[in-house]
Amino acid sequence: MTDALQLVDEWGPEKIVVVSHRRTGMRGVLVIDNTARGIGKGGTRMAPSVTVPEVARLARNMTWKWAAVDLFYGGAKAGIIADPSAADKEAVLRAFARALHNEVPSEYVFGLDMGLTEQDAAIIQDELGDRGTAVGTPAELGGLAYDQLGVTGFGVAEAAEAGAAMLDLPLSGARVAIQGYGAVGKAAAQRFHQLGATIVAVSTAHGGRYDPAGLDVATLSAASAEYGDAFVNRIDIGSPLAAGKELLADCEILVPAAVQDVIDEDIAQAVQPRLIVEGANLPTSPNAQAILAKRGIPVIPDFVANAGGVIAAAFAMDARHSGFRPDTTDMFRTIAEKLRANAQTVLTAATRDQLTPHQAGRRLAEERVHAAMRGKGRLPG
Ligand SMILES: NC(=O)C1=CN([C@@H]2O[C@H](COP(=O)(O)OP(=O)(O)OC[C@H]3O[C@@H](n4cnc5c(N)ncnc54)[C@H](OP(=O)(O)O)[C@@H]3O)[C@@H](O)[C@H]2O)C=CC1
Ligand SMILES: O=C(O)CCC(=O)C(=O)O
Repeated sequence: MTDALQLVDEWGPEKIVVVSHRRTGMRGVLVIDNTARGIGKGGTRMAPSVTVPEVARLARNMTWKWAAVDLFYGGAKAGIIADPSAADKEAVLRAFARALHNEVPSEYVFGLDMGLTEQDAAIIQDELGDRGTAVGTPAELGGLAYDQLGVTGFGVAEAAEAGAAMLDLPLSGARVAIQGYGAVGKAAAQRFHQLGATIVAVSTAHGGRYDPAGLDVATLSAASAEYGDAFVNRIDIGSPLAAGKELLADCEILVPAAVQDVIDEDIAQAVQPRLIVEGANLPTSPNAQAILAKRGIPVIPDFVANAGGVIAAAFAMDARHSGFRPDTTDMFRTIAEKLRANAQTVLTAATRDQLTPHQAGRRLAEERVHAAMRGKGRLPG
């Protein structure tokens, strides 16, 4: 078992709060990584496998994400050990929110990650109050329903198009394989399709579907709405794909959009795309990143490609304070502009300075966080 103190390095975490509640069985953790650029902001994950080190890694990734996209919040993430499909989800969520009432909203604001939906954000807000305690709430509450709007997947496809252009790879006709068909994967598939790409493989934890000639995105999305993530075993388009095989599908663009640590050294040696775009957080290990760089396969890092969620969260935070409905047109335009520019900046710096794209993006983010730490007197001037 990891000693929480061993997680602390020069950047953070600044605070780790472990909470539990006997009657509901709730167990969870909030990790506030680095607040030099602003209060802790990041989504809340619910899964039976959540661990403190996992949430700490995700919180650190949020520090880089906010800095890379140049918005003034700090890295944080929360995690609850629970099955999101269990009947007592609401009671567990309410207990988790209550247990963090000291930290929310002055140090942390709840948001969406795997296992949480807009309805859950509404429940948290009901438990803790309306004044900026959670983002990702439904539109009827004046919120910005960013998973339903598909902001993160939209941004992933926008970043992909900008990165692909640098490889002289037009998105029109490019074959795309996507792991994960939740909020991020589904919206990415829809945006890639709008941009002219062909979706050849999709998957959930239940398995996948593959068709070299292209899967019909409208059929996939309708089936996922009807059957949930087991839809991959209920539709008869394409052929079935064993779990994990979607990463090895013949394609030009590979999008891991599910869980962390799926692209290890073996997968990095075996995959054949021309570009990888990280929709998930932390899908590629550092050794795998190095192998891919050596093989000439650029990777648009998670903290660059999937920053649509944080841009939406920033719009939602503004709206909570002003009382106005968030401007979704402006939000989508901002996501496209920022993520396209950032993808190209990071890939250009990586090529120029012979770094992996993660190293190049980290350098940019670290410089900004360091400057803020110096500005606040946390580091010698
Ligand atoms: N939501 C957001 O705004 C943001 C999310 N992210 C990241 O994107 C990723 C996905 O999040 P999100 O879409 O919100 O989560 P969801 O819970 O909406 O969906 C997760 C999807 O991944 C699938 N999945 C889980 N494990 C595997 C696996 N081993 N192989 C294939 N598919 C799998 C799930 O299938 P099943 O249901 O069958 O388990 C489901 O389809 C996470 O890494 C998250 O941190 C990043 C930025 C913002
Ligand atoms: O900050 C949020 O509320 C959503 C974004 C997020 O959690 C992420 O980018 O991983």
